[in-house]
Amino acid sequence: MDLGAAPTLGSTNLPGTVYLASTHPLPTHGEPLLYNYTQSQVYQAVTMPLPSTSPPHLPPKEHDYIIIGGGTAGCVLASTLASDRNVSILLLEKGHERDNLLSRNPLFSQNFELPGLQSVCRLSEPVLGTRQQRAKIWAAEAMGGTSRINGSLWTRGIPAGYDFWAKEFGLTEWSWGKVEPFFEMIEEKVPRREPNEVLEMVAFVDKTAGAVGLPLEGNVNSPRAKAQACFRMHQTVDERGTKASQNRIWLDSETVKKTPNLIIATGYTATGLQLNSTGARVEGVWVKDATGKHPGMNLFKVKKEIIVCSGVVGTPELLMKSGIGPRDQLTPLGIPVVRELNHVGRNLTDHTSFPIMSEIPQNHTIHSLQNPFVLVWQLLKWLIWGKGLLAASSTPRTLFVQSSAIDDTSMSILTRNPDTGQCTMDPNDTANIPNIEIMVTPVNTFMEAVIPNKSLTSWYATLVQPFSRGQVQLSPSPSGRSEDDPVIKIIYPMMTDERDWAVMRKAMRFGMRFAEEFANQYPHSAVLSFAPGMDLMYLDSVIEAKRAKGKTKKAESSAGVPDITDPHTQMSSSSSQQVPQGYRGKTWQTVTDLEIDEYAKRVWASALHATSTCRMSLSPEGGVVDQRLRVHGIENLRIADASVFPAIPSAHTMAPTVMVGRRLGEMILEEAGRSG
Ligand SMILES: Cc1cc2nc3c(=O)[nH]c(=O)nc-3n(C[C@H](O)[C@H](O)[C@H](O)COP(=O)(O)OP(=O)(O)OC[C@H]3O[C@@H](n4cnc5c(N)ncnc54)[C@H](O)[C@@H]3O)c2cc1C
Repeated sequence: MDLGAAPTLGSTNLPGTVYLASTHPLPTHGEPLLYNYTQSQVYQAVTMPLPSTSPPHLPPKEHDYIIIGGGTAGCVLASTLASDRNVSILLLEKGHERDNLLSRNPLFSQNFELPGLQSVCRLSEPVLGTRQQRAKIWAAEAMGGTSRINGSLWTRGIPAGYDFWAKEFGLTEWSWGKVEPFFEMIEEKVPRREPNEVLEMVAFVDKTAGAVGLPLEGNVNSPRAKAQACFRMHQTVDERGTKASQNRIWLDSETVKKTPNLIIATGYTATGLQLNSTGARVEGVWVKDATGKHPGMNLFKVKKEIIVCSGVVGTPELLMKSGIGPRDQLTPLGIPVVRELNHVGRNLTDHTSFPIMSEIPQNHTIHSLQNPFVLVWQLLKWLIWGKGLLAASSTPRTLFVQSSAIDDTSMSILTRNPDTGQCTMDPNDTANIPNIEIMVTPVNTFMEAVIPNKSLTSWYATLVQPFSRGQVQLSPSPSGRSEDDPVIKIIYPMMTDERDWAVMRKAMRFGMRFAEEFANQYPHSAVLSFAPGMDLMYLDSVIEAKRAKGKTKKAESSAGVPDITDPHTQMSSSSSQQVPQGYRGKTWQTVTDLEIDEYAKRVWASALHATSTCRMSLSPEGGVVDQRLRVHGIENLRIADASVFPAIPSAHTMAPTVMVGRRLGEMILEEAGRSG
């Protein structure tokens, strides 16, 4: 999310780390959270010494369990397994802890392009049907993984979403009734703060929602909340205003020091799994120093199980490099096929977003931080009291909507489905699973351009049940040398299915209608400035300006980009295509499908919720892992991360991923208890 001139704060980065950890009793209800709320942010920053050592100092010991990836799911899984003091666990993580003021701040940490956040961006292959754009797939390679840089939004998704997994795929172990207790369990520990409502515009969003037929739901995670509503978002921010990334929740330094059966090794990359001769059992994992400073690889052997938690790209990558995957990809790369599993890397699904933006007064948006006085004041508020604009994520509200319940003629919500007569609000009915989300984010969300001198609020229209599917593939190194490692190729699932275009058009019209209604409710100016129907020459010029800036590193002059809300640049007719024009004043009623499509092709972006590249299925013909998250055909190899979802949830993906990690931890403990 682009906040314009985001400041660089001090950092307390620490070198590569191996933590010797101690017993981590799982919390019981009502236990105090980990943080000491009397400490200021600055005090916390200088009092977080972590025991550390760098590769290659990890002793070559055999462990009961090895977890590969200390990310969102890996942290909770390690914490759960370590509660059994009789087992030894090695957690291998490519990145580091490197906690600093930026990573602890809820707002700055989600500005993932800032340095010091250990974020990585992978580019997809050019996306067909667009103008050869590539999707940017961001993640963090760090303890806590992508929860370190995410928007801190905590959403379980409605019960019907999980019942859909059970009904559609036969995965009855993952129905709502089966997963709800695990959400309850983890939420005893995960701090969830109410959203920041300091910005005046938020109250008018609630009014606008009412005007288009959406109730306001105070608890986005209540199983009784309506399926379609305007939701107050829960954020994983603690009472001190500190971002509660998953490593801080489950594996904070104090707890880790007291857990001797858990070894956390950071700065280590897993490069391949060692399987036995039949390919039915995994014996260990090959690791190397992530920086390459210490060449060579070590094999870490496992007694019981290996659990891969390397994320939606890292997990299929590791499997395929170990010979587990589609034969037609592995054989040409010279990788011997140990276990043929065609679905490794397939079914890549993501929420794709299309920003619509209105211009509102700067002090009602996060752009107010561009004023240095406001920034300093807000920084002090956060540092001292843990409050203010910097103490929350950027999205205070979101609208979840099912497109079939949007009335075409009024663009408002129907409480009865016009075809079936069924209630559209019941959260237990799979027909009501939302397929559209409009995130209300009071800042510019168009990553491809900084819009000069504009303070914008976004209606971030997002497809949350897309039909399009992509793939994570292994392909030969671009060097062409056969001795070089193969590389990952991402085929992004951008609108390859016609049904997604129809839903997207409806989402855009609904977003425009919402923006128009907001302008009616709001006592200040709220001009729709960035939306379908706008002059594409203008749009192209701002995109080009950002690209040129990236190339030359020279500041772009705002003179090169016209003021889109200046009435002189407003175009009343399409007569002039020579001079870039501003927004053309189209409404949801007058905008054409073609205009929506052309706009969408330029502004689309990944909402960064990719899933399902090693999806769960009853048989190896349909996926990669079974209901107990065991890789089909390999008795002691499991996966726990966002890659195992059988289908993408209509929710932000962190909470479901944590649920998967916790649930697998409990399953393994339960199985060990039964057998031991
Ligand atoms: C910018 C951004 C904002 C987001 N905002 C939200 C939000 O507000 N709410 C929400 O619910 N979701 C959000 N998401 C999505 C959510 O954060 C992810 O779906 C979730 O964190 C994924 O968790 P994971 O465990 O699958 O992977 P990760 O958390 O990415 O963990 C994978 C870990 O494995 C490690 N690893 C990978 N390969 C190897 C290897 N070979 N050896 C050793 N280690 C390895 C990585 O370093 C990483 O630490 C956001 C995502 C992004 C990128």
